[in-house]
Amino acid sequence: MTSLNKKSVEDLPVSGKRVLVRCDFNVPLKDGVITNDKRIVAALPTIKYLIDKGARVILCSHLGRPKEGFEPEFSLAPVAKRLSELLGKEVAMSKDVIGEDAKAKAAALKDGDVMLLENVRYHKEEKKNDPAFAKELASLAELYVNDAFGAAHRAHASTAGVADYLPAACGYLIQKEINFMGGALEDPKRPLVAILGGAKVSDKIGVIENLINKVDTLIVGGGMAYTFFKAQGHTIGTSICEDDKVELAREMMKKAEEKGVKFLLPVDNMVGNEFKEDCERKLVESDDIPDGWMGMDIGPKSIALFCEAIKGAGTVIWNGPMGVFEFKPFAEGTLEIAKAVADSGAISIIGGGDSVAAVTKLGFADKMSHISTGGGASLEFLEGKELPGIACLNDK
Ligand SMILES: Nc1ncnc2c1ncn2[C@@H]1O[C@H](COP(=O)(O)OP(=O)(O)O)[C@@H](O)[C@H]1O
Ligand SMILES: O=C(OP(=O)(O)O)[C@H](O)COP(=O)(O)O
Repeated sequence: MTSLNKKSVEDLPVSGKRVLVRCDFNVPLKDGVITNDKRIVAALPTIKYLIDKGARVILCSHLGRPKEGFEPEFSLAPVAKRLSELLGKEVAMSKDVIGEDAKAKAAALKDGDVMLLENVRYHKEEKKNDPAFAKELASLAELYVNDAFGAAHRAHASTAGVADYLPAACGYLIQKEINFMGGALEDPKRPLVAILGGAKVSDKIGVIENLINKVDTLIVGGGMAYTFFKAQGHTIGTSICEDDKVELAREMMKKAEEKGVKFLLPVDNMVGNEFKEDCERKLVESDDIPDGWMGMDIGPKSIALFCEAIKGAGTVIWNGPMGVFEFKPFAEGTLEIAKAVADSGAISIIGGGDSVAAVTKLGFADKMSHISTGGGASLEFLEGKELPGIACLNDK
Protein backbone atom coordinates (compact mmCIF):
# COMPACT_ATOMS: atom_id res chain seq x y z
CA MET A 1 0.00 0.00 0.00
CA THR A 2 1.15 3.49 -0.75
CA SER A 3 1.64 5.54 2.34
CA LEU A 4 0.81 9.18 2.33
CA ASN A 5 3.81 11.29 3.24
CA LYS A 6 1.64 13.72 5.16
CA LYS A 7 1.02 14.13 8.88
CA SER A 8 -1.97 12.22 10.11
CA VAL A 9 -4.48 13.23 12.77
CA GLU A 10 -2.58 10.90 15.08
CA ASP A 11 0.54 13.08 14.70
CA LEU A 12 -1.21 16.13 16.17
CA PRO A 13 -1.46 16.90 19.92
CA VAL A 14 -5.25 17.13 19.83
CA SER A 15 -6.22 16.60 23.49
CA GLY A 16 -7.97 19.65 24.90
CA LYS A 17 -7.37 21.55 21.63
CA ARG A 18 -9.84 23.13 19.24
CA VAL A 19 -9.49 21.20 15.98
CA LEU A 20 -11.02 22.44 12.73
CA VAL A 21 -12.00 19.40 10.66
CA ARG A 22 -12.94 19.81 6.99
CA CYS A 23 -15.30 17.02 5.91
CA ASP A 24 -17.15 16.45 2.65
CA PHE A 25 -20.74 16.48 3.92
CA ASN A 26 -22.01 17.32 0.44
CA VAL A 27 -24.75 14.71 0.63
CA PRO A 28 -27.80 14.30 -1.61
CA LEU A 29 -30.94 15.84 -0.09
CA LYS A 30 -34.56 15.55 -1.14
CA ASP A 31 -37.03 17.90 0.55
CA GLY A 32 -34.53 18.49 3.35
CA VAL A 33 -34.02 14.76 3.97
CA ILE A 34 -30.65 13.10 3.41
CA THR A 35 -31.10 10.34 0.82
CA ASN A 36 -27.60 8.85 1.11
CA ASP A 37 -25.43 9.39 4.21
CA LYS A 38 -22.34 7.52 2.96
CA ARG A 39 -20.16 10.62 3.16
CA ILE A 40 -21.22 11.31 6.77
CA VAL A 41 -20.60 7.73 7.85
CA ALA A 42 -17.20 7.79 6.11
CA ALA A 43 -16.15 10.79 8.21
CA LEU A 44 -16.96 9.12 11.55
CA PRO A 45 -13.61 7.39 12.31
CA THR A 46 -11.73 10.71 12.41
CA ILE A 47 -14.46 12.45 14.41
CA LYS A 48 -14.68 9.58 16.92
CA TYR A 49 -10.90 9.51 17.32
CA LEU A 50 -10.91 13.22 18.14
CA ILE A 51 -13.78 12.84 20.63
CA ASP A 52 -11.98 9.94 22.33
CA LYS A 53 -8.83 12.04 22.63
CA GLY A 54 -10.75 14.87 24.27
CA ALA A 55 -10.36 17.32 21.40
CA ARG A 56 -12.86 20.17 20.90
CA VAL A 57 -14.11 19.38 17.43
CA ILE A 58 -15.20 22.09 14.98
CA LEU A 59 -16.50 20.44 11.81
CA CYS A 60 -16.97 22.32 8.55
CA SER A 61 -18.08 21.48 5.03
CA HIS A 62 -19.74 22.78 1.90
CA LEU A 63 -23.12 21.57 0.70
CA GLY A 64 -24.10 21.98 -2.93
CA ARG A 65 -23.37 25.13 -4.84
CA PRO A 66 -25.18 28.09 -3.24
CA LYS A 67 -24.90 31.21 -5.36
CA GLU A 68 -24.85 34.02 -2.86
CA GLY A 69 -25.01 34.14 0.89
CA PHE A 70 -27.43 32.20 3.03
CA GLU A 71 -29.87 30.02 1.08
CA PRO A 72 -31.87 27.77 3.42
CA GLU A 73 -31.89 24.74 1.10
CA PHE A 74 -28.11 24.55 1.38
CA SER A 75 -28.03 24.61 5.18
CA LEU A 76 -26.01 21.87 6.85
CA ALA A 77 -28.62 21.55 9.64
CA PRO A 78 -29.83 18.11 8.41
CA VAL A 79 -26.22 16.92 8.54
CA ALA A 80 -25.80 18.09 12.16
CA LYS A 81 -28.95 16.15 13.06
CA ARG A 82 -27.78 12.97 11.30
CA LEU A 83 -24.34 13.28 12.87
CA SER A 84 -25.89 13.58 16.34
CA GLU A 85 -27.78 10.35 15.70
CA LEU A 86 -24.72 8.54 14.38
CA LEU A 87 -22.43 9.73 17.19
CA GLY A 88 -25.05 9.38 19.91
CA LYS A 89 -24.22 12.85 21.21
CA GLU A 90 -25.20 16.43 20.62
CA VAL A 91 -23.63 18.21 17.66
CA ALA A 92 -24.10 21.94 18.11
CA MET A 93 -24.74 23.82 14.90
CA SER A 94 -23.70 27.43 14.43
CA LYS A 95 -25.85 29.81 12.43
CA ASP A 96 -22.81 31.19 10.64
CA VAL A 97 -19.29 30.25 9.56
CA ILE A 98 -16.95 32.90 10.96
CA GLY A 99 -19.53 35.11 12.68
CA GLU A 100 -20.44 35.75 16.31
CA ASP A 101 -22.39 32.52 16.74
CA ALA A 102 -19.57 30.33 15.37
CA LYS A 103 -17.04 32.11 17.59
CA ALA A 104 -19.20 31.84 20.71
CA LYS A 105 -20.00 28.16 20.13
CA ALA A 106 -16.36 27.31 19.37
CA ALA A 107 -15.21 29.12 22.54
CA ALA A 108 -17.81 27.26 24.63
CA LEU A 109 -16.70 23.79 23.51
CA LYS A 110 -15.51 21.44 26.24
CA ASP A 111 -13.15 18.51 25.75
CA GLY A 112 -14.84 15.88 23.58
CA ASP A 113 -17.57 18.24 22.34
CA VAL A 114 -18.48 18.50 18.66
CA MET A 115 -19.95 21.36 16.66
CA LEU A 116 -20.66 21.99 12.98
CA LEU A 117 -20.27 25.33 11.22
CA GLU A 118 -22.78 26.44 8.58
CA ASN A 119 -22.04 25.87 4.90
CA VAL A 120 -18.64 27.42 4.13
CA ARG A 121 -19.87 28.27 0.62
CA TYR A 122 -22.24 30.87 2.10
CA HIS A 123 -19.12 33.03 1.81
CA LYS A 124 -17.98 33.65 -1.74
CA GLU A 125 -14.43 33.94 -0.36
CA GLU A 126 -14.43 30.18 0.26
CA LYS A 127 -14.16 29.16 -3.39
CA LYS A 128 -11.75 32.01 -4.11
CA ASN A 129 -9.49 30.73 -1.35
CA ASP A 130 -9.39 34.26 0.02
CA PRO A 131 -6.52 34.51 2.56
CA ALA A 132 -8.39 36.84 4.95
CA PHE A 133 -11.36 34.47 5.07
CA ALA A 134 -9.07 31.45 5.50
CA LYS A 135 -7.29 33.24 8.36
CA GLU A 136 -10.57 34.07 10.07
CA LEU A 137 -11.78 30.49 9.74
CA ALA A 138 -8.47 29.18 11.03
CA SER A 139 -8.67 31.52 14.03
CA LEU A 140 -11.57 29.44 15.40
CA ALA A 141 -9.15 26.59 16.07
CA GLU A 142 -5.62 25.63 17.03
CA LEU A 143 -5.18 22.67 14.69
CA TYR A 144 -6.53 21.65 11.27
CA VAL A 145 -7.46 18.23 9.94
CA ASN A 146 -8.61 17.72 6.36
CA ASP A 147 -10.71 14.62 5.84
CA ALA A 148 -12.75 15.85 2.87
CA PHE A 149 -11.48 13.52 0.18
CA GLY A 150 -14.44 14.30 -2.10
CA ALA A 151 -13.40 17.98 -2.13
CA ALA A 152 -9.62 17.45 -2.06
CA HIS A 153 -9.36 18.47 -5.73
CA ARG A 154 -10.61 21.95 -4.77
CA ALA A 155 -8.13 24.64 -3.70
CA HIS A 156 -10.63 26.47 -1.50
CA ALA A 157 -10.20 28.28 1.82
CA SER A 158 -11.50 25.43 3.99
CA THR A 159 -9.84 22.65 1.95
CA ALA A 160 -6.43 24.25 1.50
CA GLY A 161 -6.13 27.92 2.56
CA VAL A 162 -6.50 27.34 6.31
CA ALA A 163 -3.40 25.12 6.26
CA ASP A 164 -1.33 28.32 5.91
CA TYR A 165 -2.36 29.33 9.42
CA LEU A 166 -2.58 26.09 11.41
CA PRO A 167 -0.64 22.85 11.86
CA ALA A 168 -2.34 20.65 9.26
CA ALA A 169 -2.83 16.90 8.95
CA CYS A 170 -5.07 14.47 7.13
CA GLY A 171 -7.84 12.36 8.59
CA TYR A 172 -8.50 8.64 8.26
CA LEU A 173 -10.79 8.90 5.23
CA ILE A 174 -8.21 10.68 3.09
CA GLN A 175 -5.63 8.10 4.18
CA LYS A 176 -7.97 5.26 3.31
CA GLU A 177 -8.82 6.65 -0.11
CA ILE A 178 -5.22 7.37 -1.05
CA ASN A 179 -3.96 4.05 0.29
CA PHE A 180 -6.41 2.09 -1.80
CA MET A 181 -6.17 4.07 -4.98
CA GLY A 182 -2.45 4.78 -4.78
CA GLY A 183 -1.70 1.13 -4.10
CA ALA A 184 -3.87 -0.03 -6.96
CA LEU A 185 -2.03 2.11 -9.45
CA GLU A 186 1.52 2.07 -8.15
CA ASP A 187 1.86 -1.61 -7.46
CA PRO A 188 -1.20 -3.17 -9.03
CA LYS A 189 -2.14 -6.79 -8.88
CA ARG A 190 -2.21 -7.68 -12.58
CA PRO A 191 -3.82 -7.82 -14.98
CA LEU A 192 -4.99 -4.29 -14.28
CA VAL A 193 -8.28 -3.60 -16.01
CA ALA A 194 -9.78 -0.12 -16.23
CA ILE A 195 -13.43 0.29 -17.16
CA LEU A 196 -14.57 3.72 -18.23
CA GLY A 197 -18.07 4.71 -19.18
CA GLY A 198 -20.56 7.41 -18.31
CA ALA A 199 -21.16 10.60 -20.14
CA LYS A 200 -18.37 13.04 -19.31
CA VAL A 201 -15.98 12.32 -22.17
CA SER A 202 -13.93 15.50 -21.90
CA ASP A 203 -13.48 15.11 -18.13
CA LYS A 204 -12.27 11.55 -18.49
CA ILE A 205 -10.25 11.38 -21.65
CA GLY A 206 -7.32 12.76 -19.65
CA VAL A 207 -7.64 9.76 -17.36
CA ILE A 208 -7.37 7.44 -20.36
CA GLU A 209 -4.18 9.14 -21.49
CA ASN A 210 -2.63 8.45 -18.10
CA LEU A 211 -4.12 4.98 -17.62
CA ILE A 212 -2.79 3.68 -20.94
CA ASN A 213 0.68 3.79 -19.43
CA LYS A 214 -0.44 1.65 -16.50
CA VAL A 215 -3.22 -0.75 -17.48
CA ASP A 216 -3.18 -4.10 -19.27
CA THR A 217 -6.76 -3.77 -20.49
CA LEU A 218 -8.88 -0.71 -21.06
CA ILE A 219 -12.61 -1.13 -21.50
CA VAL A 220 -14.59 1.83 -22.79
CA GLY A 221 -18.38 1.60 -22.73
CA GLY A 222 -21.38 3.77 -21.91
CA GLY A 223 -21.68 7.18 -23.49
CA MET A 224 -17.88 7.37 -23.75
CA ALA A 225 -17.81 4.75 -26.50
CA TYR A 226 -19.43 6.77 -29.28
CA THR A 227 -16.65 9.33 -29.57
CA PHE A 228 -14.36 6.36 -30.20
CA PHE A 229 -16.83 4.85 -32.69
CA LYS A 230 -16.78 8.11 -34.60
CA ALA A 231 -12.97 8.13 -34.54
CA GLN A 232 -13.11 4.67 -36.16
CA GLY A 233 -15.38 5.98 -38.93
CA HIS A 234 -18.63 4.37 -37.73
CA THR A 235 -21.98 6.09 -37.86
CA ILE A 236 -23.30 6.98 -34.40
CA GLY A 237 -26.86 8.23 -35.03
CA THR A 238 -27.90 10.55 -32.22
CA SER A 239 -25.58 8.96 -29.62
CA ILE A 240 -23.70 11.33 -27.34
CA CYS A 241 -20.33 12.32 -28.74
CA GLU A 242 -17.82 15.06 -28.11
CA ASP A 243 -16.69 16.08 -31.55
CA ASP A 244 -13.69 18.03 -30.33
CA LYS A 245 -12.36 14.85 -28.69
CA VAL A 246 -12.61 12.57 -31.74
CA GLU A 247 -9.02 13.22 -32.78
CA LEU A 248 -7.81 12.60 -29.24
CA ALA A 249 -9.81 9.36 -29.15
CA ARG A 250 -8.02 8.27 -32.33
CA GLU A 251 -4.66 9.05 -30.71
CA MET A 252 -5.65 7.11 -27.58
CA MET A 253 -6.43 4.01 -29.64
CA LYS A 254 -3.13 4.33 -31.50
CA LYS A 255 -1.25 4.78 -28.25
CA ALA A 256 -2.96 1.71 -26.78
CA GLU A 257 -1.91 -0.35 -29.79
CA GLU A 258 1.70 0.83 -29.57
CA LYS A 259 1.82 0.03 -25.86
CA GLY A 260 0.25 -3.41 -26.33
CA VAL A 261 -2.73 -2.46 -24.19
CA LYS A 262 -5.88 -4.46 -24.90
CA PHE A 263 -8.46 -1.82 -25.80
CA LEU A 264 -12.04 -3.03 -25.80
CA LEU A 265 -15.02 -1.16 -27.18
CA PRO A 266 -18.59 -2.44 -27.44
CA VAL A 267 -19.31 -4.71 -30.42
CA ASP A 268 -23.08 -4.45 -30.22
CA ASN A 269 -25.39 -1.80 -28.84
CA MET A 270 -28.81 -1.41 -27.35
CA VAL A 271 -30.27 1.67 -28.98
CA GLY A 272 -33.33 3.81 -28.38
CA ASN A 273 -35.20 6.25 -30.60
CA GLU A 274 -35.45 8.84 -27.82
CA PHE A 275 -33.74 9.60 -24.51
CA LYS A 276 -36.66 8.21 -22.50
CA GLU A 277 -37.25 5.18 -20.31
CA ASP A 278 -40.16 3.94 -22.43
CA CYS A 279 -38.69 4.72 -25.84
CA GLU A 280 -38.63 2.22 -28.69
CA ARG A 281 -35.61 -0.03 -28.25
CA LYS A 282 -33.66 -2.43 -30.43
CA LEU A 283 -30.38 -4.29 -30.57
CA VAL A 284 -27.84 -3.26 -33.20
CA GLU A 285 -25.41 -6.09 -33.86
CA SER A 286 -22.58 -3.81 -34.91
CA ASP A 287 -20.94 -0.48 -34.20
CA ASP A 288 -22.86 1.35 -36.89
CA ILE A 289 -25.76 3.08 -35.16
CA PRO A 290 -28.51 3.92 -37.64
CA ASP A 291 -29.76 7.47 -38.18
CA GLY A 292 -32.28 8.60 -35.58
CA TRP A 293 -31.15 6.03 -32.98
CA MET A 294 -29.07 6.57 -29.89
CA GLY A 295 -26.70 4.08 -28.22
CA MET A 296 -28.00 3.75 -24.66
CA ASP A 297 -26.48 0.49 -23.43
CA ILE A 298 -23.97 -2.12 -24.47
CA GLY A 299 -25.39 -5.29 -26.06
CA PRO A 300 -25.06 -8.97 -24.97
CA LYS A 301 -21.96 -9.69 -27.08
CA SER A 302 -20.21 -6.68 -25.56
CA ILE A 303 -21.25 -7.82 -22.10
CA ALA A 304 -19.71 -11.25 -22.78
CA LEU A 305 -16.53 -9.69 -24.20
CA PHE A 306 -16.10 -7.30 -21.28
CA CYS A 307 -16.96 -9.93 -18.66
CA GLU A 308 -14.34 -12.28 -20.09
CA ALA A 309 -11.67 -9.57 -19.67
CA ILE A 310 -12.86 -8.80 -16.13
CA LYS A 311 -12.90 -12.47 -15.11
CA GLY A 312 -9.11 -12.83 -15.03
CA ALA A 313 -8.36 -9.39 -13.60
CA GLY A 314 -6.13 -8.80 -10.58
CA THR A 315 -7.32 -5.22 -10.20
CA VAL A 316 -10.32 -3.42 -11.65
CA ILE A 317 -10.79 0.34 -11.67
CA TRP A 318 -14.27 1.36 -12.77
CA ASN A 319 -15.67 4.80 -13.43
CA GLY A 320 -18.82 5.50 -15.37
CA PRO A 321 -21.85 3.29 -16.03
CA MET A 322 -22.09 1.17 -19.21
CA GLY A 323 -25.42 2.65 -20.20
CA VAL A 324 -28.28 4.83 -19.08
CA PHE A 325 -28.81 2.60 -16.03
CA GLU A 326 -31.39 4.97 -14.54
CA PHE A 327 -33.76 3.65 -17.27
CA LYS A 328 -34.49 0.01 -16.48
CA PRO A 329 -34.47 -1.19 -20.13
CA PHE A 330 -30.90 0.12 -20.46
CA ALA A 331 -29.48 -1.04 -17.10
CA GLU A 332 -28.48 -4.54 -18.23
CA GLY A 333 -24.92 -3.68 -19.30
CA THR A 334 -24.11 -1.91 -16.03
CA LEU A 335 -25.76 -4.70 -14.02
CA GLU A 336 -23.81 -7.47 -15.74
CA ILE A 337 -20.51 -5.61 -15.50
CA ALA A 338 -21.13 -4.93 -11.79
CA LYS A 339 -21.84 -8.64 -11.31
CA ALA A 340 -18.66 -9.61 -13.18
CA VAL A 341 -16.53 -7.19 -11.14
CA ALA A 342 -18.09 -8.44 -7.89
CA ASP A 343 -17.47 -12.09 -8.84
CA SER A 344 -13.98 -11.59 -10.27
CA GLY A 345 -12.12 -11.79 -6.98
CA ALA A 346 -10.10 -8.82 -8.21
CA ILE A 347 -9.32 -5.75 -6.12
CA SER A 348 -12.11 -3.43 -7.25
CA ILE A 349 -12.23 0.34 -6.98
CA ILE A 350 -15.39 2.20 -7.94
CA GLY A 351 -15.43 6.00 -8.11
CA GLY A 352 -17.82 8.61 -9.44
CA GLY A 353 -21.19 9.70 -8.12
CA ASP A 354 -23.31 7.88 -10.70
CA SER A 355 -21.15 4.76 -10.80
CA VAL A 356 -21.36 4.41 -7.04
CA ALA A 357 -25.11 5.10 -7.15
CA ALA A 358 -25.48 2.46 -9.87
CA VAL A 359 -23.48 -0.17 -8.01
CA THR A 360 -25.37 0.61 -4.78
CA LYS A 361 -28.77 0.59 -6.49
CA LEU A 362 -27.98 -2.73 -8.15
CA GLY A 363 -26.92 -4.21 -4.80
CA PHE A 364 -23.20 -4.77 -5.40
CA ALA A 365 -21.65 -2.08 -3.20
CA ASP A 366 -20.64 -4.50 -0.43
CA LYS A 367 -18.83 -6.73 -2.90
CA MET A 368 -16.40 -4.05 -4.07
CA SER A 369 -13.01 -3.58 -2.37
CA HIS A 370 -13.29 0.18 -2.38
CA ILE A 371 -16.11 2.59 -3.06
CA SER A 372 -14.61 6.04 -3.29
CA THR A 373 -16.36 9.00 -1.66
CA GLY A 374 -14.87 11.24 -4.35
CA GLY A 375 -15.93 11.49 -7.98
CA GLY A 376 -13.92 14.37 -9.40
CA ALA A 377 -11.29 13.91 -6.69
CA SER A 378 -10.69 10.24 -7.43
CA LEU A 379 -10.47 10.96 -11.15
CA GLU A 380 -7.93 13.73 -10.67
CA PHE A 381 -5.96 11.44 -8.40
CA LEU A 382 -6.07 8.64 -10.96
CA GLU A 383 -4.93 11.07 -13.62
CA GLY A 384 -1.81 11.61 -11.56
CA LYS A 385 -2.70 15.15 -10.55
CA GLU A 386 -1.70 16.51 -7.17
CA LEU A 387 -4.78 17.21 -5.04
CA PRO A 388 -4.52 20.68 -3.41
CA GLY A 389 -6.40 19.53 -0.29
CA ILE A 390 -3.63 17.02 0.35
CA ALA A 391 -0.64 18.96 -0.99
CA CYS A 392 -1.31 21.75 1.56
CA LEU A 393 -0.91 19.44 4.57
CA ASN A 394 2.26 19.21 6.67
CA ASP A 395 4.82 16.65 5.55
CA LYS A 396 5.70 13.83 7.92
N1 LIG B 1 -24.86 5.63 -23.80
C1 LIG B 1 -25.15 6.64 -22.98
N2 LIG B 1 -25.77 7.75 -23.44
C2 LIG B 1 -26.06 8.77 -22.61
N3 LIG B 1 -25.77 8.80 -21.29
C3 LIG B 1 -25.16 7.71 -20.79
C4 LIG B 1 -24.82 6.58 -21.60
N4 LIG B 1 -24.22 5.68 -20.81
C5 LIG B 1 -24.19 6.18 -19.56
N5 LIG B 1 -24.75 7.41 -19.54
C6 LIG B 1 -24.99 8.28 -18.39
O1 LIG B 1 -23.78 8.65 -17.81
C7 LIG B 1 -24.10 9.18 -16.52
C8 LIG B 1 -22.94 9.02 -15.61
O2 LIG B 1 -21.80 9.58 -16.20
P1 LIG B 1 -20.64 10.24 -15.35
O3 LIG B 1 -21.17 11.43 -14.63
O4 LIG B 1 -19.51 10.44 -16.30
O5 LIG B 1 -20.26 9.08 -14.30
P2 LIG B 1 -19.82 9.19 -12.76
O6 LIG B 1 -20.81 10.09 -12.07
O7 LIG B 1 -19.85 7.80 -12.26
O8 LIG B 1 -18.45 9.79 -12.77
C9 LIG B 1 -25.32 8.42 -16.06
O9 LIG B 1 -26.30 9.35 -15.66
C10 LIG B 1 -25.74 7.61 -17.27
O10 LIG B 1 -27.12 7.67 -17.52
O1 LIG C 1 -19.68 16.02 -4.69
C1 LIG C 1 -18.52 16.35 -4.90
O2 LIG C 1 -17.83 16.00 -6.02
P1 LIG C 1 -18.23 14.75 -7.02
O3 LIG C 1 -19.63 14.97 -7.53
O4 LIG C 1 -17.20 14.85 -8.12
O5 LIG C 1 -18.07 13.49 -6.21
C2 LIG C 1 -17.69 17.12 -3.90
O6 LIG C 1 -18.41 17.40 -2.72
C3 LIG C 1 -17.17 18.41 -4.53
O7 LIG C 1 -18.23 19.26 -4.84
P2 LIG C 1 -18.03 20.40 -5.96
O8 LIG C 1 -17.91 19.68 -7.30
O9 LIG C 1 -19.27 21.27 -5.89
O10 LIG C 1 -16.77 21.16 -5.62
